[in-house]
Amino acid sequence: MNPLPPSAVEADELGALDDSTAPTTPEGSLTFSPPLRPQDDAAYLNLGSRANSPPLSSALSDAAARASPVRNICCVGAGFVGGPTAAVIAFHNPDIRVTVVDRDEKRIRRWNSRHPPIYEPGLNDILRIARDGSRECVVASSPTNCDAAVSSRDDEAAGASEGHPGRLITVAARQPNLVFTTDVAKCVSEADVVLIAVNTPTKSRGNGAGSATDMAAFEAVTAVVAQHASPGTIIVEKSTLALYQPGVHFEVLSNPEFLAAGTAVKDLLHADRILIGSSDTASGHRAAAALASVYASWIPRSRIITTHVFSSELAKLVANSMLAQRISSINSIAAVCDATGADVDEVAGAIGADPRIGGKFLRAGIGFGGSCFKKDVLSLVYLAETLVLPEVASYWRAVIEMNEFARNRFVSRVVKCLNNTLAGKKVTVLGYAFKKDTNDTRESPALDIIRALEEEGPREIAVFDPLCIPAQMADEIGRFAGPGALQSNGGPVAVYADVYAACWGADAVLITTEFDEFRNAPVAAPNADARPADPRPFARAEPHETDLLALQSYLRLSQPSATPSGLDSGPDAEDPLNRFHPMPPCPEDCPDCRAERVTGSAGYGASKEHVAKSRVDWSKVYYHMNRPHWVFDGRGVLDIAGMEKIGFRVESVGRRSRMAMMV
Ligand SMILES: NC(=O)c1ccc[n+]([C@@H]2O[C@H](COP(=O)([O-])OP(=O)(O)OC[C@H]3O[C@@H](n4cnc5c(N)ncnc54)[C@H](O)[C@@H]3O)[C@@H](O)[C@H]2O)c1
Ligand SMILES: O=c1ccn([C@@H]2O[C@H](COP(=O)(O)OP(=O)(O)O[C@H]3O[C@H](CO)[C@@H](O)[C@H](O)[C@H]3O)[C@@H](O)[C@H]2O)c(=O)[nH]1
Repeated sequence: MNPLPPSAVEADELGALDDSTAPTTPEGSLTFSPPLRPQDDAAYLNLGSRANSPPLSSALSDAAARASPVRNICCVGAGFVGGPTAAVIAFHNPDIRVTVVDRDEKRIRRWNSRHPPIYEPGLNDILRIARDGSRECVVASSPTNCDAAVSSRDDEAAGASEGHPGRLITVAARQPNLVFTTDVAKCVSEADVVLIAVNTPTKSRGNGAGSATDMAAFEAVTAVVAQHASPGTIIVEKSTLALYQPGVHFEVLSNPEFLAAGTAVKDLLHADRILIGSSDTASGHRAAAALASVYASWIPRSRIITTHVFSSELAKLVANSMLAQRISSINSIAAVCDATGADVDEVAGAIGADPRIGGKFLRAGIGFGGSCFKKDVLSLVYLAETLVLPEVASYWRAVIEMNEFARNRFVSRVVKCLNNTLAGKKVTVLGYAFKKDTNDTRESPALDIIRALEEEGPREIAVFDPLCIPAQMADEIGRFAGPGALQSNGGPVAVYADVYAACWGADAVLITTEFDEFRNAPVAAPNADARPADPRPFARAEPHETDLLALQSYLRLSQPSATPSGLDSGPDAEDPLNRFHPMPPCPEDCPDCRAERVTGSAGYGASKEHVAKSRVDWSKVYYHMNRPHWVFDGRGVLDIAGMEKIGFRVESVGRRSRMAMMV
């Protein structure tokens, strides 16, 4: 069933041509008002009234008193942003019904199954509680009560009578309040707040192709919203910078998302800021206050920043552009390091010690991937061009150019080290996701590298990723590099589910994603400090959901059955508080169960998230590789000296090694 009207479906399908997510700049030919305009468009910006208006924060606190409570949220888009964001909002607001709606039936089926469509650490726990509801359970308020912390009502009575110093707290059962569905119109019509979190990829054709935002999916949603939303509904853009002003009166807020793949749940639960942009009107302030109250269930008010809508949207673009700029900056220095013998990690460490610079996002390598950085920098470039600021545009374009340079330089180095030819050779690519701890492959540097390697005519390009499902990788490589690239069709690319099989007989191994699994440093002895602490005694008389999550993580790692790294994944180990309702089994013909059985991998199914990260045994890889045992570390995860001790020849971007001066 597709609930969208025919026109919306058509528009969606255009958007579906490019499945990366969205840049965000205005597109001149579009009929709706673009989000950012030159300053002389005073009527649009409403600058006159803003100059004399009271500070937004005080206007918002007045508005907070008048805002009606939010009861029903609809999130359109069940992707990387929509799914986890809606789950966390529902988890922390049991009185709000949160419905996530998507046109993609497969995605919705997966969200309702044991196989969520995305892997994010910690997501499963939140999903299980919000989507399925939870059982009543009893927890000990203090570690002294009983170590297992979970008790029955009988224990509770016994505890009270024995006069334990702590007490046993009954945590009430919860009703489910998170729903996944494909019925867009119904979901929108029932909502007080509609979050729009659909993909808005870079335009691939027409005016602004290659840098402007393709708003097709976003427009399709706003058409449905305009048709079905009740008057007074608050529209919230989670999609990055894509303000739409419908003909009917809806309050439109900008609430950009800052979560990163692989840490989405942590970023949502402990957001360093929530940014809400609104119009500078009484109804805008009321809407912003209503949305702020939803976040205030778990985010301290001091971290909720309210701004004007344009500032909010521009801030999101600038945040990503400046992070990308840091990576390009350090990668430019890596090239200097390779030419001089300096070590980029030493340089990064030395400059990062200056608190004005800071040490984050200075890891040199093959450059950034992912659905956001490139498109958001390009959006900024396009915006600058639209605003006739060519110097600004070329300044930011250089960030993208440097990223491409980093990737090309890496491939050139591989080819050069292999005597300028890959003919007849096997090259293994370790890591296909765009970064570690995610199965997100959008704008993955690995894919660019595979395509560039293919040009060199190798005998085989073997690909392995610890989180992505092999069949899906093969499907994607077939789509982007052409079906002829795959070994099954006579091409060189073969996808493996086993890292040793992938490296067997290789002439070179390339590390293209920074998965810890690929590190060679010895696995550190279990460090008590690194383990989650026992959150008891709780700060509050009644533990908050956050306290229960912390207790659950702590208990998982301290149960006698758990291994030192908490690897036991049995049912009780997964649910030490005994809160989860059992999940119904999948139907016999579940395609995701079948894929897991065939590949033995756990790509879909966050239920496996506590499974150990097993490190590659590099000695084993060495034994089955061809001389001279080349390893090219595109992510700086290897200890070069340790690898050289085994006998490998290692090249690492910007890091000192034997061949450093040669390329
Ligand atoms: N991925 C990230 O880490 C991230 C972080 C911050 C912000 N963002 C922004 O959030 C937005 C969404 O990104 P994402 O990564 O979640 O994208 P995504 O591609 O993972 O998910 C988008 C979902 O929207 C659905 N969709 C598209 N058109 C629809 C329609 N008309 N009706 C119903 N559903 C529809 C798609 O089927 C898809 O499931 C983008 O604008 C992106 O720039 C992404
Ligand atoms: O020092 C570094 C740090 C990161 N990367 C690479 O940069 C890319 C992006 O990494 P990261 O920013 O961690 O992941 P994203 O999920 O793309 O998150 C970014 O993009 C999101 C979407 O807009 C934002 O919400 C986040 O705040 C922002 O960090 C990945 O390929 C990383 O391997 C490096 O090469 N070197």
